[in-house]
Amino acid sequence: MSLSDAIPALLVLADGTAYRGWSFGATGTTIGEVVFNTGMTGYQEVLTDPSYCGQIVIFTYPELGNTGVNPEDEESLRPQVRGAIARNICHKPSNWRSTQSLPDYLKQNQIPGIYGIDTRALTRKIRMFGAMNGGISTEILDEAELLEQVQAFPNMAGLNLVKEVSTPQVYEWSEPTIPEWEFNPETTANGQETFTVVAIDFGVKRNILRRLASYGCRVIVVPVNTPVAEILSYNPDGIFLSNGPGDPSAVTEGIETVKALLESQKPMFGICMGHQILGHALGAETFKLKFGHRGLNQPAGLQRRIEITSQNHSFAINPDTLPQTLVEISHLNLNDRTVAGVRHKSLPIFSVQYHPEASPGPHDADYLFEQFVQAMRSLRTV
Ligand SMILES: N[C@@H](CCC(=O)O)C(=O)O
Repeated sequence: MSLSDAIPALLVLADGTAYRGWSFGATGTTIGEVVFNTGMTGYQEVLTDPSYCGQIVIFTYPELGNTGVNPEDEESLRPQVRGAIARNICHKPSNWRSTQSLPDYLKQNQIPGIYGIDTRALTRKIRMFGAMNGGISTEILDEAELLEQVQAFPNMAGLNLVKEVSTPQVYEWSEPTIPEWEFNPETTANGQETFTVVAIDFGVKRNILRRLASYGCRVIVVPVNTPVAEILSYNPDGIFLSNGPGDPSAVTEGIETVKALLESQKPMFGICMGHQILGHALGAETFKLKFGHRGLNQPAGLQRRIEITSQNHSFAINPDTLPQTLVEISHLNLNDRTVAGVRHKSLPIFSVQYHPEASPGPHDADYLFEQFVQAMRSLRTV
């Protein structure tokens, strides 16, 4: 594509800052919360992660699209972001798995993007002033006009976006990580045991379901509004609380369900939104971070054990509100010492703010799936 074919696009932030660049993907206008992701790989997984629903993602890695897209790397049915912002775009991908270029893929899925942006300056701005709403447009090129639309848009705090991404119907997942990609074959392939896990779908990533299946789980994925009695009617060995978009405190139906499920004393494992919902169900509160954590090298741990983790979140549990008689903090984010994991003191219930399934990211925290299965196994044999 030559520069003369490039379609001009405008990016305006809610504080009035404007950046001009060129369009990639779909044309039109899109508005969402502008956040940045510092990962150097995995743009397709980020774009299709339901936790990004409602957000426009700045990719700090300077060129996007080099390896194209492929059907296996989809983390859900479609791209979930509202838009994408890049320094530069690759129109001719080169990778043996690629089936389509990134710009064509986003165009086909009606997701607008803007490139030619100084993403370093933009990211510094968000770091300094916090995540804020923004709009990308190829049809409104007047800054004041686009700003008016951006400022009229609701803020992420208080938004329940789970309804937009949770499965409408119950389904079962039993597909593990394929053997060529399995990085922990000794532990995952140990025997014929099967555990039934009900996963409450706040916007689950497929790789979480794959990792659970790799460790021998038959996963029944249920919509967020599934009644407790129905969840228990599957006679699960354990309950899984998934990741998901938006403000956890607004997902009141999920919080009430988890509160009631705690009484069953079954093993429970939560990831990201699932961790925050578990926190609320235990009586804690969450708050919105200034610009969140999004990237593949966030250190988490306590004392001597440190994991390098994949993260993507805006909200975090307020440690002062955690009921200390019931739970303890198992992990801290070592960049800012926010809560990165909690563990129940007497029940097999735990959760992490980060993404042990990676996809994209390092596998340091995969052991948490094993711990969940171990908790289910030990209850089975007593
Ligand atoms: N939406 C929540 C959780 C994200 C996730 O589950 O990945 C947040 O931004 O904090």
